[in-house]
Amino acid sequence: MSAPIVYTFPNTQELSISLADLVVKLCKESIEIRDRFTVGISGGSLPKLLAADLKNRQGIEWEKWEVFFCDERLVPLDHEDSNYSLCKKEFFDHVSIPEDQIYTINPSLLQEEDEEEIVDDYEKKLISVFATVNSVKFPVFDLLLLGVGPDGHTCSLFPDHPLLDENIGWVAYIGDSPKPPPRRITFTLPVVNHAHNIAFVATGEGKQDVLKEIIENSESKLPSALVKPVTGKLYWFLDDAAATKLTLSK
Ligand SMILES: O=C1O[C@H](COP(=O)(O)O)[C@@H](O)[C@H](O)[C@H]1O
Repeated sequence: MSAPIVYTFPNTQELSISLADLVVKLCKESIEIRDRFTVGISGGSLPKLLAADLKNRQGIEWEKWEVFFCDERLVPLDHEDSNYSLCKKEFFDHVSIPEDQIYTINPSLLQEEDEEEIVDDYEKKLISVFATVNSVKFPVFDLLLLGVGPDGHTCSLFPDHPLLDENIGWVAYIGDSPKPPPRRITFTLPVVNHAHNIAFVATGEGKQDVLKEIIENSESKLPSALVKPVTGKLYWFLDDAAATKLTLSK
């Protein structure tokens, strides 16, 4: 893995502008090479920071985007805890990505309470997009946009959880998420680590300590520290409040 590229910004506005610059650049490059842009988006604070500037950019070929969710909570798509619902409000409602290229969990399966079916269904959606161009061991996203919880979790991969050892499946169910709601699905670590580009976005002083551990302790076993792209690039977008304790920022 090449060394992570860490960017820090005095405020979230400047962070969002620079993040949009990166997304636009990767989007153009991916479309030139593969005629599409495959993106995985997280929930939490990320959608707002992502969309703040990006949604106003001109000339983006939104019709070439294929969007998945790095993790999703098993709640209806219009529920306030749904990552899709949040992304729709902050981002999708303001741009013109075709609806059928935004891949959500299948809400009709929520009633069955059959988590394996929900996982299978989401994996099939990934296969439908990735199996045609990649060797299908793992999907290779052009860009994954990840958040970091104050406990070091990313996607719905939590510290010390057995799901961190999953090395075959693409999508996994977690029924005991320590952060509510407890029932979720998540990309597995190998899916994350096979991406061409991964951008972590973290802001606010509540993340200072965990970021120091993740970025500066190479032995850390926190989920976000286990994100080490096999051949891709890893970016960190931090505001000064989150980056204060990093040696890098001094
Ligand atoms: O539960 C979740 O939390 C993480 C981190 O959220 P943040 O609000 O601290 O940025 C998020 O990346 C993930 O998608 C979400 O389901």
